[in-house]
Amino acid sequence: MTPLLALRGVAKAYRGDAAAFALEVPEFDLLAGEALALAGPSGSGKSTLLMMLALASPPDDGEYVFAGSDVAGLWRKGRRDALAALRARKIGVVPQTGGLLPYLTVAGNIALTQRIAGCADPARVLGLAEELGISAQLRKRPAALSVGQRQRVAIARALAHRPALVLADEPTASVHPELADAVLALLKRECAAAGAALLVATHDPDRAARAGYPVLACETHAPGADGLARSVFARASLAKAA
Ligand SMILES: Nc1ncnc2c1ncn2[C@@H]1O[C@H](COP(=O)(O)OP(=O)(O)OP(=O)(O)O)[C@@H](O)[C@H]1O
Repeated sequence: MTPLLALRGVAKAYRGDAAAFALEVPEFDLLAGEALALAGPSGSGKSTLLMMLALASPPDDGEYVFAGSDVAGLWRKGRRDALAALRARKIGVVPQTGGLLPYLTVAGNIALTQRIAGCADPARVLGLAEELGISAQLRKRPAALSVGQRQRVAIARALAHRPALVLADEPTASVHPELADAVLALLKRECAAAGAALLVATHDPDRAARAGYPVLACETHAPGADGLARSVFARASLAKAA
């Protein structure tokens, strides 16, 4: 089966005044509809990897194929228009703190990804709101919602345009610990129902495992002679795993 996304020999480094850091992804595949938690301590490069997968930042090196598109090639050719279109159609993002637009209603926030992707579908907005238990909130503004409700709106927004991939960076960071397990389980259930692959970055692998996620822990290496701290995210290719 062709993976939804496949990275080979991907590298990205930050070398500035601050502590230098390098992310390495020798190989990493994710199938359509698959869910996975990416675990690592603070500063281990989880957000850096998710930003690359969200097509928001380029790899320095290596190959990245997503949904049949040569993402690394598009970056090399400076095709930001094509990257933006791919992202709008195929990717949903659940940020740490919801990231809702305060001047839009809940319904408007959920429909935002559909507007950007050019695929308005009001029935899907209503359906997702019902699934996620926020139907009664649709006309309200985000400020009038609890943090847990806002996170459910963010999940609905990430799924409204039927993306192939949902990326969530510490989606439980701002919710009460009692709610965190529920948010992770809900995210997994909704992505499975929508047939979307899901990657969740977390510093809490036990919580992710409790919510039923397979967990990929990164390897971290202290700075070597070159002064670079390194993190490695590796997941055997499907061909080898089979
Ligand atoms: N734009 C940047 N410029 C320079 N260094 C950066 C930049 N973004 C991240 N870093 C550094 O890269 C490393 C990895 O950061 P990243 O945010 O990817 O880690 P993380 O695992 O997501 O951390 P956290 O769990 O705290 O969010 C850190 O050392 C960070 O300081």
